[in-house]
Parts: sequence; structure tokens; C-alpha cells
Amino acid sequence: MGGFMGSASCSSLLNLTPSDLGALASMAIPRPIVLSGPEGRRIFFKEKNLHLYETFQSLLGSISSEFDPHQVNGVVRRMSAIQKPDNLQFYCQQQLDSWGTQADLDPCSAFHEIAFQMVMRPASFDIADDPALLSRLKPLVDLVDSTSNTSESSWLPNISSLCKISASARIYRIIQAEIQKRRSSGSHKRDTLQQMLDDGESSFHIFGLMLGLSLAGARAMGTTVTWLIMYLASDPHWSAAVQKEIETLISVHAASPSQILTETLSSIPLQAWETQTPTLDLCIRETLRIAQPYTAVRKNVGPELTVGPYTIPSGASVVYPFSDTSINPNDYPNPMRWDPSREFRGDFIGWGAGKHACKGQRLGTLSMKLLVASVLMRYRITMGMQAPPVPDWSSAACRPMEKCGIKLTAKSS
Ligand code: HEM
Repeated sequence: MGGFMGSASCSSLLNLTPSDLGALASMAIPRPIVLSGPEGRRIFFKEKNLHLYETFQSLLGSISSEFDPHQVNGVVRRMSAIQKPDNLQFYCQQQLDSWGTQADLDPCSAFHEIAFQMVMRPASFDIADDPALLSRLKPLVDLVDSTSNTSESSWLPNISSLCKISASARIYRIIQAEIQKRRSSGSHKRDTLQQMLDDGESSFHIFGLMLGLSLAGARAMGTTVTWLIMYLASDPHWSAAVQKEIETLISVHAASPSQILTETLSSIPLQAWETQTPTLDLCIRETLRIAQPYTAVRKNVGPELTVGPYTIPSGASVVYPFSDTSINPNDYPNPMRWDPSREFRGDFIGWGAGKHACKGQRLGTLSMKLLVASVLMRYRITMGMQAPPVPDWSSAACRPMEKCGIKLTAKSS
């Protein structure tokens, strides 16, 4: 299977002229309040009147009036039966087969495609198995996602809402067609789409789930796994330690020495992935710290809040940039150095914190481990650089600061 990348731009979806854009840009809304420091962080993640979902509603525009991210939580919980290694490993194998014995990859896209597919798999087997459909869906989700980013949208909600409404409407039509197809085929699959249909959920709720999962999971996972692979490629010590750990896992679980790699990786139980890969866990944690330029957003839905000498009015938007701790030299000396053995002095917020902490942590971690294990066991990875690349914290896409590529060469060739 080849890749399924495509692109859609906001103005091409909406047919906006430059003067439309200018008029929309002039309709600014108040800037958000930025919290920082240990006390600001504590309030941001613990204060019950700071709502995530209220923010979602306003960021996604009017089409999302039925969008219910609470439901995403419930579904992610129900997904646990589906997030098994054998369900996900197939996609790593497919993608790696398409790369053959040698591949020069763009780090900004190669692993994002497979992350999108792995996140969609528990949601709908049909969507994840259809490269053409993924090619149509991913650029639209990317568009909704990019315009949802608070640091990049410059708080111009009028433009971004229009983009979101248009892209969301297209996603809705795609999902609706999938629902019709599943209903009319009479087939009964063991995915979340089927569970929701069996529970009598509306098309709009199913759309909300699909969009919610891909927004919450796909970009974060694509970015993290890309950086994890780039750091391992640049660090022989940690790369060797991770490989050794995976080899041990394989030797314990392989049915026979001749069993093919992909079959063995699929048959390693979830519990073993979760408890017997401490080195990989350290590498993932450090990558989440250094390569996640995320800004969390909330809305104060309660009465005004007092933070030291400051007031957060009712209705105000509040943000917490992860850079406040993740790359703060007081919390992490030499913060841009990737060092999985470092001591964590600040609060680790790689999966968020408090009641909105990531619900896809297990699925995300398992998917990343499977992908890294498949790549490391099959290929030699080189980056052709003296030093590891540096993540650009000024862009939500977290591109490397300098142009670089990932070269994979099959170990057997
Ligand atoms: C490496 C992969 C991932 C990373 C780094 C990540 C990170 C995060 C972070 C930092 C938050 C907190 C956001 C905030 O406080 O505003 C969050 C929330 C969330 N994540 Fe993830 N995530 C990942 C994968 C996934 C996946 C695969 C799914 C589901 C398929 C998922 C579902 C969610 C959901 C539903 C929430 C909101 C939880 C709530 O509001 O209670 N995430 N994630």
C-alpha cells in the first residue's frame, strides 16, 4: 500500500478572497489569559470551572453544536477491547512493505500517515483499511486540526470557524456514507462504529467520535513517534538499548525461532508491551517532554477566579503553554538535549494532567511501541546529520528546525 497524503487549504475550501480575509481578520476577539509557573499550572489543570469542552464547542464552530467530546471519553474506554497488538501491527507491516528495502522519508509526513491509520483502526475497520478514503479524510482532519491550534490561529476565530465548518461538513458526509454502507452491507464488525450503531447512536454522534479521536490522537501520535525515531536514529547508545529490549521481548514470546517478525510482534501480549519495555518507556517520556509544543486551552465557565494578584473573569479563555515547564531550564537543565535518563524535576505533563489527562495513552503508547519496534528491527536508520535535529517549538506541527530526512536501509540488504 502506498501513502495516503493529500492536502486541502482553508481558502480553497471556502473560496475566500483576500478582502474577505481582511474583513474577517479585523473582527478580533479578546486575547486569552496565559497561566504559567507551578501555581498557574496547578490551577489550570485542577480548577473545575476551567472547561475544555466549552472551548472545543467555540473552536469547532456551529456545526459542532452536537459535538460531544464527553462521548469520546466513553468510547475510548470501550475501545480497550479492540486496542490489541494484532489489530494494529498489520498497519506497520503494510507501510513497511510499501517502503521496501530502502526508503528516504520526509519526517513531517511518513509516520503521520500510519499514526492516523492506527488511531482510526479501533474506530472503524473499514475506514482504516481503505487507503483512498484515508487520503480524503486526513487532509480535512488536518485542516480542522491546524485551525484549532490556538497559537497558530492568532485568535481569529471567524476565519478559522468558517474553515472548520466547511472541513467538518465534508468529514460528516464521508462518515455518513460509511454508516450507510455498513448498515446496508449487513456485516457486523467488532469496531467502535459497530458498537455505536448497535447502541442506536445518531450519525452526528458517530461523526463527533471519529473527528474527536482523530483530532485528539493522530497528530500527537504522529509527531511523537516521528521524533522518537529521529532521536533513536541520532543516538547509538539508546538505539542499541531499545533494540536489545525488543529482541529480548521477541525471544521470550516467539512461537519458534523461525517465526516471522511481524507475527511475533503481533503476538506479544499487551501486558508485556506495557510492563517489559522500561527503556522504551523512558525514551517515549523524554520525547513527549521535548517535542510537544502544545498549548492547552480552557474557558472559565464559573464565577471569576483569583490567581494571586490577578483575576480571570467569567467567560475568559485561559491557556497553558507546555513550554512553561517542558523546556524550562529551571525544571530541565539543558532542556533541548534529548536525554531519556534525565531526572524529572517539574510536573510531567506529556499526557496532560487532571481530569482531562489523555484517555488514549494506552492506545497511543502501544501503537508507538509497535511502530518503533517494527522499524528498528527491520531497518538501519540514518539521518545524515552531525547532531540530532531540534524541534521547532514555534510551530504546532513541531517540525525540525533544519531540513532533514530519514533514510531507512533494510538490515537484510
Ligand atoms: C502520543 C500520543 C498522544 C499524546 C502525546 C496525547 C496527549 C494528550 C494531552 C497532552 C492531552 C491533554 C489535553 C489538554 O489538557 O488540553 C490529551 C487529551 C486527550 N487525548 Fe491524547 N494524546 C495522544 C494520543 C491519543 C490517542 C491515540 C487518543 C484516542 C484515540 C487520545 C485521546 C485523548 C482524549 C479523548 C483526550 C481528552 C481527555 C479529556 O478531555 O478528558 N489521545 N492527550
